[in-house]
Amino acid sequence: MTPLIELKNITYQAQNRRILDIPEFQIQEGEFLGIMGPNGAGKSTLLKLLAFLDRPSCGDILYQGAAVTQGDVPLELRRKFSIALQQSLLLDGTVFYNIAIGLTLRKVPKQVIKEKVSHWLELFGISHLAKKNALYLSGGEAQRVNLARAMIVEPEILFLDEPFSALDFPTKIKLMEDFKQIISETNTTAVFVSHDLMEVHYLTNRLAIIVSGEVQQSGPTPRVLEYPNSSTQSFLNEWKKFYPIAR
Ligand SMILES: Nc1ncnc2c1ncn2[C@@H]1O[C@H](COP(=O)(O)OP(=O)(O)OP(=O)(O)O)[C@@H](O)[C@H]1O
Repeated sequence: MTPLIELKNITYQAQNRRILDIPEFQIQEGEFLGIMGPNGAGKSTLLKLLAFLDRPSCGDILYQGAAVTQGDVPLELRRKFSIALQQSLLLDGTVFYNIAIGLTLRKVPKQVIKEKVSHWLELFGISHLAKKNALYLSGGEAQRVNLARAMIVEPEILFLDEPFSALDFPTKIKLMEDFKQIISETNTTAVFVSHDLMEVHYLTNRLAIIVSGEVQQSGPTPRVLEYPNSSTQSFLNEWKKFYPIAR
């Protein structure tokens, strides 16, 4: 099957330093891909390249088998993707307004927007917040709005960079449960950068471990966690001291 996104012989350099060196990497339709690695390993940079938010120094990025390397990335391509970050970056306006924004920009008719926003408010359990100003939400509520805003445009790929990391444990667990169900029911392809093995173990079905700008191991999440290789074991074994599910 042709991958949705494929990287070929990618390097990314900044300030005369090689930050990423990735001969080959793919995102397949329907997968929930986790990306883990130590601080500064290059995870967020990789996510930005995969989402066409930044361009590599060398190499090709293919979308559905066709290279997208030259010039500006077309708006139609950008609009196939959504991204949710650790900070929800909500705008000064109601929750309804914030969730609707992607559809408003796409000039979707008002009645359709109303119906879709109601649907996503309900799925994320935040219908009661619709009229509240988004700047006055709790961290958990704000992240629900952030994810609903990302999902309402039905992205071909949802990119997530640490969306749960600032939440307290019970808030995180409840949101991850709801989120996992939504992703599964909508069959959304997702790429998830996280520092937290528990989150990655719970949510993802494939895992890539990146160390010093190189993908050192990738494969089905349980397998990578159970059988780290010589390049990933020091990183994963530290985690496994505190998270015994992944022995
Ligand atoms: N545009 C840039 N200019 C200079 N250095 C950069 C640039 N982009 C990334 N870097 C550096 O590249 C390295 C990888 O950064 P990146 O944010 O991708 O790592 P990360 O794995 O996401 O880190 P963390 O887990 O700490 O968030 C870091 O040392 C960062 O300082």
